Amino acid sequence: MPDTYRRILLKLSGEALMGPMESGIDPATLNRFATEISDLLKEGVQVGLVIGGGNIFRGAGLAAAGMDRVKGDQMGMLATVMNSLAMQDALIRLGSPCRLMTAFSVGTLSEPFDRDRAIRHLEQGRAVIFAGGTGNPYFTTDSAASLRAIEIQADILFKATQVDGVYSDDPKRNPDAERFEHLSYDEAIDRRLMVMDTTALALCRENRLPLQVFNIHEPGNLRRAATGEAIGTRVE
Ligand SMILES: Nc1ncnc2c1ncn2[C@@H]1O[C@H](COP(=O)(O)OP(=O)(O)OP(=O)(O)O)[C@@H](O)[C@H]1O
Ligand SMILES: O=c1ccn([C@@H]2O[C@H](COP(=O)(O)O)[C@@H](O)[C@H]2O)c(=O)[nH]1
Repeated sequence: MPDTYRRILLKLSGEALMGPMESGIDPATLNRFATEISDLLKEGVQVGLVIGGGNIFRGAGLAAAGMDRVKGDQMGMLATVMNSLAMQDALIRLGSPCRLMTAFSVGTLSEPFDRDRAIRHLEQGRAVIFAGGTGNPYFTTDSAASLRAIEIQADILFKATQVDGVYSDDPKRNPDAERFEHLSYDEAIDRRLMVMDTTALALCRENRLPLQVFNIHEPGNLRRAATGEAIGTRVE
C-alpha cells in the first residue's frame, strides 16, 4: 500500500447498510464494507469510523410525523449505536480489533469518547467507531464525522455514500445533474449542494480538513481512495 494516508476518518452512510433491503442492516452488505475496512487496517492504515443512522431513524423524519424533535434525534443517535455495534462485530469476526466509543454513556456497551484514548487505540492498529453522533440533537453524523476527524487529526475525511460524488443537484432526482471532480468548501456551501450539511462543511473548512466523497457500493473504492486515487469528488 503506498504511504498516502496514515490516518483516515471514514463516514459511512447508514442507508448504505440497507443494501437491497428497505431498512435495517443487510448482513452481506455489512460484511463487504467490513472486509474492505479490515483489509485497510491490515495494511497499516489507521481507521476511525462514524456510521449514520438513516437506515433506522432520522430525527427530522420522526418530527415530520409528529414526534418531538429532540426525542427523535435521540432515537437517531441510538440508531447510530446499533449500526456501530453491528460493524464492530463484523470487524472483530474478520480478525480486526475494534473499539466502540460513544458520545454519551450506554453503560457497558461502549467506552465513553475520549480523544486521547481514541488516538492510542488507532496507534495500536485498532479501528475506532465513534457512535452516538455529537451527543446533541439538531446535528448529524456528518458533523460528528468532521468533528471527530479534526479531533483525532485525521489526514482526510472520506464520506462513503450512495452516489459517485458531489453533483450539481441530487442525482437521484435529477438525471441531468453533473458530478464535480473538485470543489472548494465555499463552493460546496454556497451552492447548497446538500451532500453534507453546512455545519460539517464549515468545520472542515475552518480546520483545513480535506474531504473526499465517493460511492461505497463500488467494490474497491475505499482502497482506491486510501491510496490517493482521484475517485468521486474532492472538497478542499
Ligand atoms: N448535490 C448532491 N450531490 C450528491 N448527492 C446528493 C446531492 N444532493 C442530495 N444528494 C443525496 O445525498 C445522499 C447522501 O446519502 P447518504 O446516505 O450518504 O446520506 P447521509 O444522510 O449522510 O447518511 P445516512 O444514510 O446515514 O443518513 C445521496 O443519496 C444523494 O441522493
Ligand atoms: O450529532 C448528532 C448525530 C445524529 N443525530 C440524529 O441521528 C440521526 C441519524 O444520523 P444521520 O446523520 O442522519 O445518519 C440524525 O438524523 C439525527 O436525528 C443527532 O441528533 N445528533
